[in-house]
Amino acid sequence: MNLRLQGQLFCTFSFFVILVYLLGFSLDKKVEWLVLIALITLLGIPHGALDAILAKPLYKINSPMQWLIFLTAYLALAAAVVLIWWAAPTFFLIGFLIISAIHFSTDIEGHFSRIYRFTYGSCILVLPALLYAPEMHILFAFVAGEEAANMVMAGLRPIAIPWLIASIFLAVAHIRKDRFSSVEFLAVIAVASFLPPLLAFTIFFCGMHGPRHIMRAYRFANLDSGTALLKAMILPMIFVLGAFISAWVLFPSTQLDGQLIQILFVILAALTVPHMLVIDRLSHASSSGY
Ligand SMILES: CC1=C(/C=C/C(C)=C/C=C/C(C)=C/C=O)C(C)(C)CCC1
Ligand SMILES: [Fe+2]
Repeated sequence: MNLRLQGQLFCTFSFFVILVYLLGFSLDKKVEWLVLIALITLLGIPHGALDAILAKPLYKINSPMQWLIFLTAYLALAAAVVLIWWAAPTFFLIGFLIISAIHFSTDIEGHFSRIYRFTYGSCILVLPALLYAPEMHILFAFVAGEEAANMVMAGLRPIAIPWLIASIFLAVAHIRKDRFSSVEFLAVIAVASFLPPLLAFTIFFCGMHGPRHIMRAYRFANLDSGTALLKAMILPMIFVLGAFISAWVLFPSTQLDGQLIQILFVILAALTVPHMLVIDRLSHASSSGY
């Protein structure tokens, strides 16, 4: 499969889900959230599990000692993010959204300006504030507390409409240059505008960001089979699942969905910082295909 086909599948699936949703099909909110949390954990997070095989050629890791240094640095960065979440949740949430938008902007194939990429990468984080501000507020409050949620929503609400207009404008303006990217951009805009925040994020993360990253990593690391890919991913995945379950057992809460959403996104944010550094280095390595 190539990236273009994956993009087309993503667009088709997105429009299908939007249609089903607009026709009135919906689950109980709590059930919906639990299903989406499971999907993000099982289908989305694993793309980060490839960081180890990407890092090997990038940082020229050859000995066990070098692996130990890489792993320690990776986990120390992740731990630092958890500390920031604990000490300064508002700063954490704003920082998480900004670096995520930058990270997602690498999904687009081809040469586009930074503004185009950043607008694309931020759509999924900004546009749900158009129709789903109250739900977004609840989710942010689960992750980083009421005060952080208030601040972030106060920032997102007024920019949502201009953001939508700018996004549509940029997508349409580039249609001649690359119609595949433009249609993908429009699909992300539609998903982010019409669907509730967590559903929109899940479709984007599991249908666009994760698969695209896995396919590029597969190419870059010269893996020759699906088995080699799974082998490379299994250990880090067990580790993340272990961290998730430990956090869940160690910090009991009466509100299952809120607690799971908090653990999921704090772990995601923590892993995103070292993950981004690996991907950023990769995108600067010539001929990496990123
Ligand atoms: C917290 C939260 C959101 C933001 C999620 C982010 C910012 C995820 C970033 C993930 C990354 C960067 C993964 C890397 O591969 C939403 C979906 C807007 C609304 C619901 C609550
Ligand atoms: Fe990623």
